[in-house]
Amino acid sequence: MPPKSSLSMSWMLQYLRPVKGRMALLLLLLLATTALQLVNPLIVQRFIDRANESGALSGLLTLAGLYLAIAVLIQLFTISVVYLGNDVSWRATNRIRGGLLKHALRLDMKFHNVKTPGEMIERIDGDVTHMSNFFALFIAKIVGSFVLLAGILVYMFFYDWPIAAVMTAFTVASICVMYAIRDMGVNASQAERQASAALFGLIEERIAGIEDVQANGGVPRLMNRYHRAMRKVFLTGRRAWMLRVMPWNVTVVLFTVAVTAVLLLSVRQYLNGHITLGTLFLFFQYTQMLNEPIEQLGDQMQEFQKAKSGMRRTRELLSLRSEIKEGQEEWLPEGPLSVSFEGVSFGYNEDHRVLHDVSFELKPGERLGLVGRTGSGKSSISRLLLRLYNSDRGVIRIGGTDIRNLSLPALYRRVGMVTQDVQLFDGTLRDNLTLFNPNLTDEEILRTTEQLGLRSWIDAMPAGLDSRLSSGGSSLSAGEAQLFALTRVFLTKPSLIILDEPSSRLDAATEAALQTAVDQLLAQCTGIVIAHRLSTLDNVDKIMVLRQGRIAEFGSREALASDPTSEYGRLLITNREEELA
Ligand SMILES: Nc1ncnc2c1ncn2[C@@H]1O[C@H](COP(=O)(O)OP(=O)(O)OP(=O)(O)O)[C@@H](O)[C@H]1O
Repeated sequence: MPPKSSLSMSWMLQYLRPVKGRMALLLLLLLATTALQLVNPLIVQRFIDRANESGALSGLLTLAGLYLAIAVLIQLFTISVVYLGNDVSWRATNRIRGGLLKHALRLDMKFHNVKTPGEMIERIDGDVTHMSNFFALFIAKIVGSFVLLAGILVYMFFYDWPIAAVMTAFTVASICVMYAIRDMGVNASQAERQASAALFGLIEERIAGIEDVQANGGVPRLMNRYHRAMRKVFLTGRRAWMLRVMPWNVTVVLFTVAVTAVLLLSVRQYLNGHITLGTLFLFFQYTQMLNEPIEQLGDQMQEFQKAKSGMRRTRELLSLRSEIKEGQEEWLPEGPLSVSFEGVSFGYNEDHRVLHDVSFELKPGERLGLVGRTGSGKSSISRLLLRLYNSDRGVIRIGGTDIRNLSLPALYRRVGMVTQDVQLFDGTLRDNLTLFNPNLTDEEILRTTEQLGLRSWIDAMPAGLDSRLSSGGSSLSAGEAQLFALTRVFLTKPSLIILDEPSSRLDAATEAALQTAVDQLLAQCTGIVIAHRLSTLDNVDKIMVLRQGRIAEFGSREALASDPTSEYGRLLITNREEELA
């Protein structure tokens, strides 16, 4: 948790600084509205007194007209305040949302592995939305309320100090109570946000796995978990709300006492002939008006508690640092890149190592086939190469440079990967193939797909490159998605490519087409192919067999294939590919 002082207004002000012009205008409008609010009861006071003295009708009509004009002006100003307040809040909170998303996208996989996307949405959007009212009007309303309170009290002291003293006592007591219990609901609100994030995480996770949930008859169990999470949101929400409204409840009680006292005093003054009927109305009206800024302060206090819980969670997220420290090196040699692992060990958590002292070398342009049983650590090697995780020990070099010294954009410009799970985004086929890169022309895309022998697949799509794909990949079969991913990575012209089970979901005929594409891709760069089917590895130069995170065998494919005592050779001869499955 960030230190308490860092939750101060200065953190909030950094987001308001870019909109300070609008904030100033907002404040000005609020002050003008406040001043006008003070004027109208004075007009009514004159109106009542003149009517009481049987004054001229024209004078009364002028006062009524003035009252009406001011009332309309107050409404117009109020609309402008609401508009401007929301505008300021939208701009400031969007800045926070953008900052949070950018930060979250840079956090390492160890962080993301334990957070569901639903939970992240709640943190990036939900928590910030909680702050938006606070951002919109907090400063403006607090200032406006204090000005209105001061205006009423100062005016009253000129008129009648005993009544003014009662009003002041009520105001000071209300503000003190609110200040004393201002943080009462913060922790409870934070618990509410947490429960809500967990609920969203649950919904997202289940919807993402809808096929499995339905196929396994898991809907009732899911609903059961959903209701439990929902109940937690309700209980934490109710508690947070009750604690947040406490300051408001206290002021309501104080207000009732104050109104009674002011009315009693005013009526006595009127009956003694010290004040007119209009002034009696004015006192009553100002007492009523006192309640408004105090209620405003109470409301803002509630917003403050909600916002503070959101701020804490937001600051907490922003204070997390990615384990992946970026290097400065931008340069890598032209053409295919060499790869070397020197004594690399790695575990996703401290007590379970999944790679032990892995060392091997690939020259530029060499192709490595990586085989091993499920869970032997093949994908972990590719994740380390792409710096999705840091190795615990050892050095990984690409093109002779330690990847920890490379900037991440420099690494991703030259290294491509096709995984078993292909991510599609909501957009056209073109957007998805180029990953929204407008510099790639249609000719280039079509030439590439032609070259890969995948053009017929694109032509078969209803609107060619303009065909719309939906995110989640439901608009493509698993095999199509793999062909698609291969084209996507081909377009980036990588110098090192990692193919993680590129043909695991293809039928034999499509696999043959894909093999040609893979061979073409590998002819241009260094490649690492992770495969369960040995036939996928017919054209690689080297083979590495992994067993429980250690290299069991590494050597030239031809040499290993012709050696019946080698593990790879034995697998080929007995054709026991299922051993790898
Ligand atoms: N995100 C993760 N968090 C914790 N452990 C993980 C994570 N991903 C993988 N593991 C564990 O690391 C080990 C190696 O996994 P890895 O994915 O590298 O294996 P693999 O050889 O690629 O398997 P497969 O052939 O099934 O793809 C396994 O024991 C696995 O349970």
